[in-house]
Amino acid sequence: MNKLVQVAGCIDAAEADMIIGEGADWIGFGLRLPSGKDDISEQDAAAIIKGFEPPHAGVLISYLTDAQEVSDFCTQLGVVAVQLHGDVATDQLRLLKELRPELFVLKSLVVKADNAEELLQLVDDTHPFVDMYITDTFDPKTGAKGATGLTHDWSISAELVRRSPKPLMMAGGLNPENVGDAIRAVRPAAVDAHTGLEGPDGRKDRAKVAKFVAEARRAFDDIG
Ligand SMILES: O=C(O)c1ccccc1NCC(=O)[C@H](O)[C@H](O)COP(=O)(O)O
Repeated sequence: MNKLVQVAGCIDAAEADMIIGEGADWIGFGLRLPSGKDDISEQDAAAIIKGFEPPHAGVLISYLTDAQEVSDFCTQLGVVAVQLHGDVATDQLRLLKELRPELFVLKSLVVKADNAEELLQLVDDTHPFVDMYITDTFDPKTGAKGATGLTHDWSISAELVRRSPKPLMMAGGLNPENVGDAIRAVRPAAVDAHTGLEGPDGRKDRAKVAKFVAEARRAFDDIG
């Protein structure tokens, strides 16, 4: 799983078609979010996900922390990959792998001002049960752990890439203008963006998605 480009926060089928048409690989659907304000219904997300064919896939972005609940929700949606954004205990990650060995599990590493050591330890503890990590940026003003549109210290992401035995997807404030520099600096296996690809109406902007994908592909080619 390398040189993967993910776009998160899909709102509807037309947006999914546009994102795939512009060359992204995976699309993330944030569901049962802590805000209680999902952008799409579970039924509509499941219908879109059903239509994806490899190499394209729908990814459940979830703050659930119970392995059985995560597994049941993945079955309901028909996803092959889940991005766990909450504080999931290591024993629940282990249990999820036992319950669903075929499910591709991404675990978030939410970068704060002072938690690099904690994240490195999390990688050491959880990597046998995780298929890929995803960095993200904490917003101290709101307490949000995702979709903040904020970048973080890329030297921490780079350290996580070096330490992790599993591949890492880089996210947190990425956009068409900075994704190339981010890939060259951090050398991740994959990238993801959400708010940096939106237009003023809160929907994904075709030109931004196209440029994000093109810049990411160019930078992945550069780093080999
Ligand atoms: O975390 C959320 O609230 C969220 C909601 C809807 C879609 C995705 C969400 N977060 C996880 C992601 O994969 C985001 O793409 C990631 O946080 C990066 O977001 P951004 O900094 O806005 O590019």
